[in-house]
Amino acid sequence: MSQNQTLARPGPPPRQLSTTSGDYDSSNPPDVRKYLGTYGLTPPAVESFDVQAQRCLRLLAMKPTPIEKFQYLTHLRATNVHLFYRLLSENIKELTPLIYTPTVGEACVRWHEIFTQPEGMYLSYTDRGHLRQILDNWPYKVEITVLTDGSRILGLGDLGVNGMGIPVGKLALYTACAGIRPEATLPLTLDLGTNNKALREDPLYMGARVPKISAEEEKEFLDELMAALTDKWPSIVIQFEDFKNPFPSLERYQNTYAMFNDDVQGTGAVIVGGFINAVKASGVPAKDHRAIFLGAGSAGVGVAKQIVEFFIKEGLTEEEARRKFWFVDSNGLVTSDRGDKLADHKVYFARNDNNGRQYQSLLRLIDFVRPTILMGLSTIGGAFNTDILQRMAKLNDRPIIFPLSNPSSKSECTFEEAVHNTDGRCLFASGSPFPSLEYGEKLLTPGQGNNMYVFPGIGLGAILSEAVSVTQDMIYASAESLSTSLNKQEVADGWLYPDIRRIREVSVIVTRGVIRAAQQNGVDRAVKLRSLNDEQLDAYIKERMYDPHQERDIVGGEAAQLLTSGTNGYTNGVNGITNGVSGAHL
Ligand SMILES: NC(=O)c1ccc[n+]([C@@H]2O[C@H](COP(=O)([O-])OP(=O)(O)OC[C@H]3O[C@@H](n4cnc5c(N)ncnc54)[C@H](O)[C@@H]3O)[C@@H](O)[C@H]2O)c1
Ligand SMILES: O=C(O)C[C@H](O)C(=O)O
Ligand SMILES: [Mg+2]
Repeated sequence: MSQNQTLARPGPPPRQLSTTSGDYDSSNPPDVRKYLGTYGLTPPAVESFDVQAQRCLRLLAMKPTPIEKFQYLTHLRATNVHLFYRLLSENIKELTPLIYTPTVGEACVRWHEIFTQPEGMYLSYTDRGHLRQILDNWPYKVEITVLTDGSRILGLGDLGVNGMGIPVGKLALYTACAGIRPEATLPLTLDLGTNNKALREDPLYMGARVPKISAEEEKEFLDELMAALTDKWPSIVIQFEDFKNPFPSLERYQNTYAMFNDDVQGTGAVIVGGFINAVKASGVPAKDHRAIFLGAGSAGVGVAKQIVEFFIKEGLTEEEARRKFWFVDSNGLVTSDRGDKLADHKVYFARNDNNGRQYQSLLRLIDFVRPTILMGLSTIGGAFNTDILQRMAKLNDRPIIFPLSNPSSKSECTFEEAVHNTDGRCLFASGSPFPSLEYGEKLLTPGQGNNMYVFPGIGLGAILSEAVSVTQDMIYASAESLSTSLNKQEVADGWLYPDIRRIREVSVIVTRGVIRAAQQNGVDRAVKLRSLNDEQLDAYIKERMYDPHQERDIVGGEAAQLLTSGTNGYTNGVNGITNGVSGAHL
């Protein structure tokens, strides 16, 4: 097939931010509608955003299942992007579980059935050699992309191109939490085959019906892709997400591109952020902690490596810090004499003090180690059963229990189980949300150690500092900044993480920490930011954040001029109004 045939574009480019004048027109007064030639195309009422938001919430309430709510919100984002983000930012606690974990998990499993419109880009293995040209089909200037090969979607396994829900969901959070403009985000899914046989055989599946390509083939493909992305958008920040084996690409690209892997690094940072507060609340000094990790994959090892860094900052040697971890994977305790070949990333934490005993039972290992900390990153829902939780409560005044597997069905225990089996004494954070719980006289609120506390700030910090790479210090700074972001009330209530409703404020603090670390490491190109003090830097960050409340609900640059010069009461700036592809707003 010739190059032209490969790249032939049958219709208009995919539009992540498809908007129609009709949706925006709802709040335009009649004179503007007449000017735009849209008069008569929408109902006569001129509606404020608030009225439109009320209707959206009612519509949402009418949808009986989470997946139908997810579909409605997808439709809203595609047809009225500012209204969607206004709704999301005003209802972040309630809506995040619908656009992200846990609902996004179900959406990815069923993506081939529920798909109605493209959002983001797909690049296939058969496109290699042409990746740079294909990127030209994307109509917007991109500042950040989230890319996945779909090979490990949450704890749900290999979902191939169905994994697109994850980049779309994470980038929506980049916009809602850190104010990265929606049109500057690119959800990207790599169609590199899938080992999910049922999907390959499903007539509705939309990716290549071949097994996953080899690691070597993937490496070559990613080499081409990284070069193509940075050639097209030289300051782009690239977030890798939900790869089955994320370590090779992280090692290969982290010093040469502005990239990070959220499952390894973002997870590590967010857990350390809450962990710092849990250690304080536990009353046990850092040097006396011992941690069992159920699950020794990318997330588990990513978390432990960053806790090692924290322990070192608390005065331990690296060797002392490393020895505080006992990992369990599907073959039992990770030891150097287990008899199987350990994956490279596990070797650092392999135990050699097990006296030849290969613990298969978590309970027995708990008796042996007497841990203060139990982390779950195993994808095994319910693995922290009653016996295990009660044993942790017997060993500790304030056991630290973090069941982090996603979505909720894979969580190693629920908040309720953890509270009831530890007499309400546990210090708890999960990956997916759980409701608050009345226990005795108290209302207990679970921590949600979700990456959304850090990745938006890591991304925005890298964008604003124009970082040439995302250093480990920048990642660690996001954790430390997060741990300082709780207000007095949250600290008094014993929370490990700040209220998610304050996420935009938290993201400013995280972004500032990330920018400062970039400056200290000398990887920042935006050197003018170095002279700003913290207050000035915060003001700069806030000013650069997209705020859907400030967006004009009109279409087209000419109309913007009319409105700013006219007397119709529209006096805001014209932030973000340009004539995009096909006259689309944004
Ligand atoms: N902050 C968060 O909420 C967050 C962030 C990242 C990942 N996660 C979740 O963590 C989980 C793991 O992610 P990952 O990237 O490490 O996946 P992974 O596939 O790399 O690792 C899973 C690990 O669990 C182990 N495991 C499987 N079955 C087991 C069993 N029966 N007993 C003990 N161990 C077992 C595997 O051997 C492997 O070491 C996923 O559910 C993911 O959604 C949560
Ligand atoms: O963002 C999260 O917290 C989810 C995480 O990336 C995951 O893979 O489970
Ligand atoms: Mg992930």
